[in-house]
Amino acid sequence: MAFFLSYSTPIAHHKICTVFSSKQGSRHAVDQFGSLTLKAMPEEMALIVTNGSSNNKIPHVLTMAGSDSGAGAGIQADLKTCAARGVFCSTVITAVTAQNTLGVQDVSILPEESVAAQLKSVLSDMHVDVVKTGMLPSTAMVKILHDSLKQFPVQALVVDPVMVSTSGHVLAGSSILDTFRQDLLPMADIVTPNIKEASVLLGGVQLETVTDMRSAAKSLHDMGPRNVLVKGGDLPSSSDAVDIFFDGKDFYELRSSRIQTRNTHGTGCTMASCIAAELAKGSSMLSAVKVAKRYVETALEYGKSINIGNGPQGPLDHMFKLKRKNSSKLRLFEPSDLFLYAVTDSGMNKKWGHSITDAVKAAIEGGATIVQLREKDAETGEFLEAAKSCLEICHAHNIPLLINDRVDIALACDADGVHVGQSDMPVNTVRALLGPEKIIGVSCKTPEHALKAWADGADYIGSGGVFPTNTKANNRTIGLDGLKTVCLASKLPVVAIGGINLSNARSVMELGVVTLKGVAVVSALFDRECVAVETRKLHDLLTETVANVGSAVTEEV
Ligand SMILES: Nc1ncnc2c1ncn2[C@@H]1O[C@H](COP(=O)(O)OP(=O)(O)OP(=O)(O)O)[C@@H](O)[C@H]1O
Ligand SMILES: Cc1ncc(CO)c(N)n1
Ligand SMILES: [Mg+2]
Repeated sequence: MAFFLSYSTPIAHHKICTVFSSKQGSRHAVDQFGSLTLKAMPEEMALIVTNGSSNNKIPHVLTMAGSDSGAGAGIQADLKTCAARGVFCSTVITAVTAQNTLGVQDVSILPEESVAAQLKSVLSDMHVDVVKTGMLPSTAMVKILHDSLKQFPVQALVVDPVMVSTSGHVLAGSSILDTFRQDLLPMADIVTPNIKEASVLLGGVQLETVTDMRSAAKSLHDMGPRNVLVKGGDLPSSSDAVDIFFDGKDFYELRSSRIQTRNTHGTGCTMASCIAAELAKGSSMLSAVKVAKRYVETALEYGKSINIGNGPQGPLDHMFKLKRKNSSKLRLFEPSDLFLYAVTDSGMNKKWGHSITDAVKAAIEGGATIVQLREKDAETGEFLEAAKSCLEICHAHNIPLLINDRVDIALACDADGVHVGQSDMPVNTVRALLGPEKIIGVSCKTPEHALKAWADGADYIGSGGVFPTNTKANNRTIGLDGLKTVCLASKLPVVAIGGINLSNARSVMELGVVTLKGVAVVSALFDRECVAVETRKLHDLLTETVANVGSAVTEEV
């Protein structure tokens, strides 16, 4: 959230033309005389006139950086990081580099007019919260940045002083060093050099220990940035990844264990854009830095064994949230999965001395085609452990495992989906949490329920109770007629549920409506001593009935 005000009263020795204030009270003013320094404002001067936020506003980071063809660093890292952090990212490209896992093969610097035009296009039209800079290969580009920010002030400027690639290639020549020191650093709300960059900026001092990093942070702070983060990814002989954050008053040592991987190309750009993204969302500087460190660490961990390219340094993988743990094993939904739908019940398993995993194993052995864990009384921790074990069993047999109600458990164990009732979490919310590929089923008693489930993005509906049942208290029975009405109205495949057993399953499947794909059962399978035998009997009966009814239940919806 940002607040803006145009102002023209002399404050201290400067005539202020633009004032800016963020939610955290970070305030800057740009003086009218073109000094490159952004001055801190007294709190009381940060008058709030316009609230720059609106309901539909998305936090916005503008990155001004070089393109990395290998896509671990540069503009590509910034775009992916912001996307992963839920922040909009616009781009001003300063150079196009040819890079891969072997190193940098070519650098083409873009004409300054093009860079100025890009900045103007974005800043004059879009509301940018935070600007983040990476590769700035010419002094003119620093001047362009300064002038643009003077005209279009933003909440914060994050400067990643990119100078040398890890492979040793110079991305910003030594001629620019003075401009970085004198002009760029004083504009920055935070500057994020790695060890080599900190050393070069300080005229070549050796940085070998955490103590050296602290003094470097202090000396860099003296050059004008409001905060300094000296990154220790490349600190020799450190088993931890240690960064030093200095806000001008206190030092913070941010430590995480070093992840053993070759895929570290882009950690620096990613760190800086994640800081920018968190600032744009409204974080304080220290929290933004901490979140960014955790994000980089997690991305390194998830992407540590990815194999891209043949060179020594592979790219960081930013989108770990999109990664499926077992993408090759992802179980997409088929309507035929509903054929014999086994729903567990902890009370029944207890009564017969079955563990939940044994019960699930037995149901699968007997021919269950999908399993739902319905553990109304289980403690969360216990439920999660059971769900993990059942998922292993189900996946070993290529059978989907759904969780009743508990979206949190489904997310935690990466189950194939969730089944919800009419008074549980709404289907569209469940879909937003689980993503497009998970299976969502919803209990429906009426055609209206069925149509809503379809409109909300469910994959199937369960309809019942068809017959009276003890498993669910106060549950209205809809009968075979009610089931038929729902099936005829439904655009989604239907599984019948409620009091279905060996003696009445035939009458259900004989309804012969194309949308009716199978039966869901609890007691008929689990309130029995030998779950596998009972499941097999029901499976055979269903197979026989369906063969007699004809193609009706095998036709796709
Ligand atoms: N192997 C690792 N394990 C855990 N954290 C790491 C590792 N390597 C780097 N980091 C962390 O990543 C962040 C970026 O730091 P680093 O020193 O790698 O930046 P950089 O050299 O600018 O990156 P780049 O490779 O993009 O140039 C820091 O928080 C650092 O501690
Ligand atoms: C384009 C670009 N920016 C930054 C870095 C630093 O990682 C890089 N290697 N390439
Ligand atoms: Mg590095």
